[in-house]
Amino acid sequence: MSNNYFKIAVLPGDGIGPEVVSESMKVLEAVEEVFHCRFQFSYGLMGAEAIFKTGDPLPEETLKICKDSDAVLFGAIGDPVFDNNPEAKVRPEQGLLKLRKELGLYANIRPLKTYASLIDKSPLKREIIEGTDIQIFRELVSGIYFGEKFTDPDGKYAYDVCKYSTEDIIPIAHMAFKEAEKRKKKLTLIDKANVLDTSRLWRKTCQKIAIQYPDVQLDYIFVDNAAMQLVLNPKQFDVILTENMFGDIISDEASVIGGSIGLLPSASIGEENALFEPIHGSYPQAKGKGVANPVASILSTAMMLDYLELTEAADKLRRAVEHAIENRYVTVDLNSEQHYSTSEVGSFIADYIKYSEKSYYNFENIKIGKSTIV
Ligand SMILES: NC(=O)c1ccc[n+]([C@@H]2O[C@H](COP(=O)([O-])OP(=O)(O)OC[C@H]3O[C@@H](n4cnc5c(N)ncnc54)[C@H](O)[C@@H]3O)[C@@H](O)[C@H]2O)c1
Ligand SMILES: CC(C)[C@H](C(=O)O)[C@@H](O)C(=O)O
Ligand SMILES: [Mg+2]
Repeated sequence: MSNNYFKIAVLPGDGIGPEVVSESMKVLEAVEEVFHCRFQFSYGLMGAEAIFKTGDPLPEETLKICKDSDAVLFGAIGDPVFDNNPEAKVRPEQGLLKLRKELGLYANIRPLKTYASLIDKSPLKREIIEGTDIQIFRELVSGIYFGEKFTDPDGKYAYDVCKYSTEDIIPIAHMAFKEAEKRKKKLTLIDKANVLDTSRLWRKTCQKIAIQYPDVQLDYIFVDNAAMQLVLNPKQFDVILTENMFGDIISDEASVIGGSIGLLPSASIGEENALFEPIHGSYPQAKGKGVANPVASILSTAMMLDYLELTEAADKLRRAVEHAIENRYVTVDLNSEQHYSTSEVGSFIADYIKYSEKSYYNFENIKIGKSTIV
């Protein structure tokens, strides 16, 4: 992409989705000002909100907006109305799965790192987590989420089929190997190959691909052990490759290392489309309270800027987030004593982008807004 004008589809979704996406928009406006690029935003309905308004969790119009855009910025979907009703046939999550499938977003990349000033926010010990830096590559459009499913009419049994083909595995495996080449040359495949045929297919496929990446050491770990190792000794991992459901579960687990799931971004990448979303959900208990951490959405926006080849802006955005965190400009999940609202944290980050390099502005001493008790 060589221009400086981009069409962005914005899907705020449900719960805290709209609040955190709105902070990402604030930050993008700052990026426009400083980096002389333009974003044209088109909004789409998605999830529970879309079901309530149209009966469909992913209306055709939303899908069209996404397909016509350079990138999609997504908040979160999900609502207790559906979470608490196993009988509901139409569900918000179906919209997200359909969108991922329709856009061919086969690779979900979930980076995880620790911040020096947040080390003590994790329930895990400093010496265990300090310096952790992991990239999780989660397959996103196959496996048990997309296999045949059935509930018998009497409600006595149900099944969800987990199916993988080599075609589903090869593209994301290459992506993960390439990333490993750029980093510590170590790739860990998380699977359950002692039990599952699909996991054995993953192993065989990855072993064949490994020949093309002689510098990368490929190793394997069963998912049950991986769940334990991630909190016992996370620094043993660098790039992780795994199937859809294992990736979903272990990435939420891994977020504990960083101090809050509200910090973890993701990029969902396909051949022609890309979507950027926090790894967390709609956190319905927090909706409208101004307590949600916007950083996961803002860092997802940084990943979007990288994808759009606005690298300088992406780097600046990440520095702005680091600056906010180092200066304890954080939401309540990261500091229960002194904390700021979702919008205050977003404004602080946006202002850093706008003013930090202007000589007349002593940003180090600035305090924006007031500590908010939420
Ligand atoms: N990608 C998505 O849209 C997505 C992802 C996960 C869950 N969901 C949906 O979200 C709904 C709620 O699911 P859940 O409660 O299992 O997961 P969740 O991620 O919404 O919340 C789990 C917990 O994580 C913390 N949390 C999440 N986001 C946070 C943020 N930005 N700042 C601070 N803390 C945050 C909160 O403590 C919360 O109780 C469900 O309907 C689920 O299907 C959607
Ligand atoms: C909401 C749900 C479908 C989704 C998933 O399981 O992929 C979520 O948990 C995520 O991590 O993005
Ligand atoms: Mg999840």
